[in-house]
Amino acid sequence: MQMASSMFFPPSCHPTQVSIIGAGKVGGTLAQRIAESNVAHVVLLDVVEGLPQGVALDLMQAGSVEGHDRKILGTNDYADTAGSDIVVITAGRPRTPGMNRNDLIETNAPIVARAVTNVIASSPNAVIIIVTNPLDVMTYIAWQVSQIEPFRIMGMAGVLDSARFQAFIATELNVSVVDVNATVMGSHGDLMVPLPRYSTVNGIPITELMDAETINRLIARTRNGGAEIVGLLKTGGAYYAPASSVRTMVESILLNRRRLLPTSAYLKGEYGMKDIFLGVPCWLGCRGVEGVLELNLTDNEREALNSCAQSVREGIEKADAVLAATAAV
Ligand SMILES: NC(=O)c1ccc[n+]([C@@H]2O[C@H](COP(=O)([O-])OP(=O)(O)OC[C@H]3O[C@@H](n4cnc5c(N)ncnc54)[C@H](O)[C@@H]3O)[C@@H](O)[C@H]2O)c1
Ligand SMILES: O=C(O)C[C@H](O)C(=O)O
Repeated sequence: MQMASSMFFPPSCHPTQVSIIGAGKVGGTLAQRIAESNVAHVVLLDVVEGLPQGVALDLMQAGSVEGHDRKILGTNDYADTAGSDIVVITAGRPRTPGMNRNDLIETNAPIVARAVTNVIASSPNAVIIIVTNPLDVMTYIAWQVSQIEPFRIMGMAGVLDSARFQAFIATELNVSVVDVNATVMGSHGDLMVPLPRYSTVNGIPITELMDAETINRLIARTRNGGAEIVGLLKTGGAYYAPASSVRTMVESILLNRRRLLPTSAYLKGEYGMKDIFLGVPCWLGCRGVEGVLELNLTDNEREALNSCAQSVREGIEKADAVLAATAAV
């Protein structure tokens, strides 16, 4: 039998591959989400011997039941990640009750710096998505170390924070979450900026559907969304919604969907800021961050965004000092 060929889709054997560094809760769940979406082969890497191999084998065996045919490789060797289209960094420690995300800088900055150096050496053209906390600081460090074009590197947080805001709005109004759209900008921390004016139920702003006191309660819960789960789980943080959020970004890039998603992106003057990664609405396509949408903000919203930037800059200073001290040893 002869296979028909198409002018539009010439034969290609490039196997789309996503590598995930860190095979813990977020990394393992993300591997499952990507494989089960059937969008890419997955390489899962961790420093712990046996962990990525065990998770990968388990996920491979689920393939026939779930009806996907993606390959999943578990490894401790960066050579196996070579040629990745996207690399997601989840390596590093999660916080435990009583910690804030910036308390992770000392531990996670060297881990992220090393991981990104290794990743770029084997996949020089990859788009990189950072997940490790504190998110906006780690994304900046990853960019500094990698020296790649800033549009190829980004952090995941806004999709997750917006998903939380959406879930709380839907629950409060007793409506389907499918009809709810919400926007959260800024840093992934207590200062994040949920935007009720740009949050809707099927196009109707939530300011028409709830009083200010209710909206403020939902905003406070969104800002505390990660800590609420850390407080319940005790040994780490959320991973199902974070993995779903990264998968959404991965799909938009791999399939060149150009979805408008809140993303920690490098700013070159947008929102009056330069040389910083901060959560803003971005179009994600095959090149990575293909554009930043500049929303009209009120004075209060702009001030809140500036406070986020100030806190991220302080984190970057601390991380730089940690890395300088590590290099000096
Ligand atoms: N951006 C977000 O919205 C978001 C959401 C959830 C979690 N996080 C962050 O993601 C990170 C991972 O969270 P988790 O729950 O998966 O933690 P986890 O402890 O379950 O997994 C982390 C994994 O990283 C591995 N690791 C450590 N050092 C490594 C290195 N040098 N190279 C490769 N792997 C290494 C560990 O062995 C472990 O398996 C944490 O920093 C957490 O705070 C961020
Ligand atoms: O809260 C955390 O530490 C993990 C993550 O950033 C989250 O928001 O779930």
